[in-house]
Amino acid sequence: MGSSQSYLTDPSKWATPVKETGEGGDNWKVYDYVIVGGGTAGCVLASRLSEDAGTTVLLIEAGNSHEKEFLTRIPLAWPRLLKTRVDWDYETTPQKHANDRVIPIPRGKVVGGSSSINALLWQHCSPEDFDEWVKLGAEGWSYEELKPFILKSEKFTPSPAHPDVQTSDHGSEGLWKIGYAPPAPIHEHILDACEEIGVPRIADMSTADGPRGASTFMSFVDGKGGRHSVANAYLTPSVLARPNLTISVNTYTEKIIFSTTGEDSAEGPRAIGVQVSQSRDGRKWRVKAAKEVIVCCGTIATPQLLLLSGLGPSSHLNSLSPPIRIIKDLPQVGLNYFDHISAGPLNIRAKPGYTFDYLNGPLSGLNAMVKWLIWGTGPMASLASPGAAFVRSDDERIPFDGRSSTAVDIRDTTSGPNAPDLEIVWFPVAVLGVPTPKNVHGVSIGVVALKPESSGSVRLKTNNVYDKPLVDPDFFSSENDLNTVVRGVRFSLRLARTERMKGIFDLDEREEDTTSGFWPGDADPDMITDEEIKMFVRRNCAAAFHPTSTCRISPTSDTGVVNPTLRVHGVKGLRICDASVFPSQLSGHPAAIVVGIAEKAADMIRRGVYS
Ligand SMILES: Cc1cc2nc3c(=O)[nH]c(=O)nc-3n(C[C@H](O)[C@H](O)[C@H](O)COP(=O)(O)OP(=O)(O)OC[C@H]3O[C@@H](n4cnc5c(N)ncnc54)[C@H](O)[C@@H]3O)c2cc1C
Repeated sequence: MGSSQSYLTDPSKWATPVKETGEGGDNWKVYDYVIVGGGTAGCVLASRLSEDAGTTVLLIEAGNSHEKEFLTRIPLAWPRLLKTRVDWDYETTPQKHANDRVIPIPRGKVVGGSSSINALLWQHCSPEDFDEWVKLGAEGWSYEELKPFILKSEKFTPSPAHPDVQTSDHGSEGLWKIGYAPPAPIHEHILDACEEIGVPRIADMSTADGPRGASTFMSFVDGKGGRHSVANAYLTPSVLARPNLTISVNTYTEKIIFSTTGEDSAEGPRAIGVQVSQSRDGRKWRVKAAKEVIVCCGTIATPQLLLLSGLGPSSHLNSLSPPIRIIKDLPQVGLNYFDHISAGPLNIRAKPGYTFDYLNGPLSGLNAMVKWLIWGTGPMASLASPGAAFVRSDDERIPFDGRSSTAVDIRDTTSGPNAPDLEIVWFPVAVLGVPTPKNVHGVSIGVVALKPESSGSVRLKTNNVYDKPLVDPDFFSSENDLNTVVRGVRFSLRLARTERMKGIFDLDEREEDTTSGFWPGDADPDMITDEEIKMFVRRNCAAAFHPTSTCRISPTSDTGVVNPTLRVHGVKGLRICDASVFPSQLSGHPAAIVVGIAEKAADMIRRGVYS
């Protein structure tokens, strides 16, 4: 643990107040690099750039220090962090293709960002995803080129329970502790059931062979059974003690400041600093960046900050009241919002003894908590989703269809022939809403479309950073995405009826109530129709919390926002580094990749790579 003194809350210690009369005076406090957003990518950059004692770095985070947020430490407790003060708690606009529902989008608002509140699932995704990035113009971002930086971040601890994992596929000298957490008893049975219906077990989903198959997730749980967020990993006490690193918390960056008033100047705009505040009407402060401003606010808040600063489509900036002064017309800012779409919790009844539902009982929950506090073991140190199957919806060896399905052709949206477009992920609890019913046991299966065609946007609602932006993923605007999910749901129903799960799952063959929390989990995959599955999906679909690409890497400003060195097109002194720069969506969980990108960015910046 570092010292809370390392996280400054009082801007007078690190910034310059804006004068009542205007724009802040000339003597702003100056740092070589001003990093905005102390999240997953921001923590890596702050740590790596400040390794050079001659370089000064300021990291500005809107949320609190992770050290003050105890619940973030408990791996199994992450769902309890949602809608609390460590969550930005965004939501979508009403989704036309999902019964006009408004769907929650959590994002971490705390040092470590979303890595401090996420589900702790760790993987490299599919190597072909990165080859797709190169095809889209992201030169230098192939798997071969990014992998050394992912490995650089890893401090992998092998597990005797997973003897087939090759240590040569992982890094051992990095800062981020990666390993295995103990799974719920039902997990191994489900892996066997996957094999029974044509999905082979694989030892490790993070190798050059890609993730296709069924496997156990690796995770970032430390030796004490606690979350090892990127903040824990990269902002160690010795890093926090560096005199050249300043970290401020509970401070919103309101806008980026430029040296020029508009794009008409010959030089073009240059980012020279940022303006911050701690409340909507509170005092404003400024800091100067001698070298660069690096924005790491994530897929939603990064385009929000760019738009607030006058970087974005001129039509949108002009439509606000009052209009925002245009610094640079960048038509792609906030577009290409891609998130993985989940069918919503598909609950399957189970017999007692296999799942974690028993923790809902007050005494068992307390016992588990005490065990975790004393020894760092027990269910609280487990993942809420111990494993998944990554599959292709066109894999003929897998029984996706049933007698009742309408055989629709699904377009191949994958990044390559060995990459998946569906994730079937299991949670060893029935997800039935609050309050959780007593004495109910089950598994909740998430069916996730990994390469959706549906994409949307982030737009400003007002020109104030304290107002959440409008986020419209436009889920299921492509019917292809819905058809892909239908296949995954039917696969899950077949999984429930495998020989392996007999006596473990407890299906109610007579269940016909389509409003029951266990519908369509009990349904027969050969009887339920595509339309019935679609009805379920529209009613229950959820974001899988992996939005990307709103400031994507692309060779020109007509197709993206940053160039392959992560510099904003046509603007000097400004880089972006977070999930918003992904050229396209990944077919897997993105946190490890965000860290790899930040490691590579730090390397480029330290080597002075500009074009
Ligand atoms: C609930 C949840 C579960 C997830 N589960 C997994 C998982 O199991 N595995 C996986 O790989 N991925 C998972 N993800 C996704 C993954 O965590 C994110 O994609 C990744 O962490 C994003 O990193 P980032 O650096 O882009 O943004 P973030 O880590 O979100 O960082 C952005 C930071 O910027 C700060 N910020 C924003 N606006 C401002 C401002 N104006 N001024 C100052 N600071 C600001 C934020 O507070 C935040 O700290 C999950 C995400 C969530 C939310």
